[in-house]
Amino acid sequence: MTTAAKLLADAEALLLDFDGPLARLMPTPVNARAADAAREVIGQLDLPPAIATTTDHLAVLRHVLEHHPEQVAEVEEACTRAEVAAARTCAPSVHATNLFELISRRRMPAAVVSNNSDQAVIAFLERHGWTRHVAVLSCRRPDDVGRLKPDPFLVQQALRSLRVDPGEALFLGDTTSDVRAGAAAGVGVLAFAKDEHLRSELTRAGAAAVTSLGDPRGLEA
Ligand SMILES: O=C(O)COP(=O)(O)O
Repeated sequence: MTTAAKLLADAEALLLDFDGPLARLMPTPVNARAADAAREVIGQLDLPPAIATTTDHLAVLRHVLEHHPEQVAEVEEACTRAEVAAARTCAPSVHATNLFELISRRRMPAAVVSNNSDQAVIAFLERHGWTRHVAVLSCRRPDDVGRLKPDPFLVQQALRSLRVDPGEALFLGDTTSDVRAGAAAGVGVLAFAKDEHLRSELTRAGAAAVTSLGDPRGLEA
């Protein structure tokens, strides 16, 4: 398999997933609180057990989009509030500084491609002084809830805005949903895995390479 270092060396543009590769946005218990905030809006609805107990606020949002579309705008707003609050305090990933140094040194066009709100991504980048490294944000806006990854929409929108071809770009993600969105848009994915189980899932999903999410040397592996 191609290594992370070679994929990065060959890439002419980078697409960066937010939660994971750049930020530790929703550690426990922040994730549970965000999911509670999303559920609070729809309190009276009868939720299936998986959605009533999930700690993934975006799973709640997807459920509402499918089953209670009349409430999706309110739930999206609650998700955005929780994400922005998290982005104001969360730690960066162990790779963020190295990635932005690489982007700056090689003057690479870069985009953040996230299912989280663009407002949360902006809050995070501004806090760390990284805004100048990111030419394009292709992140969730209220109207995009139905086109989140694994749909290729956000990846394709980033490519169009950066004016780069899929073959010139590398997408850095940490979920099978990122790998599927990249594949559907024709972009190779360098995946970050926090454990061995995820490493094999991401490999099976078709990642061009899988490296460590928690080890800063992962970019050189
Ligand atoms: O899709 C997710 O679960 C989280 O959002 P991300 O796109 O910033 O990683």
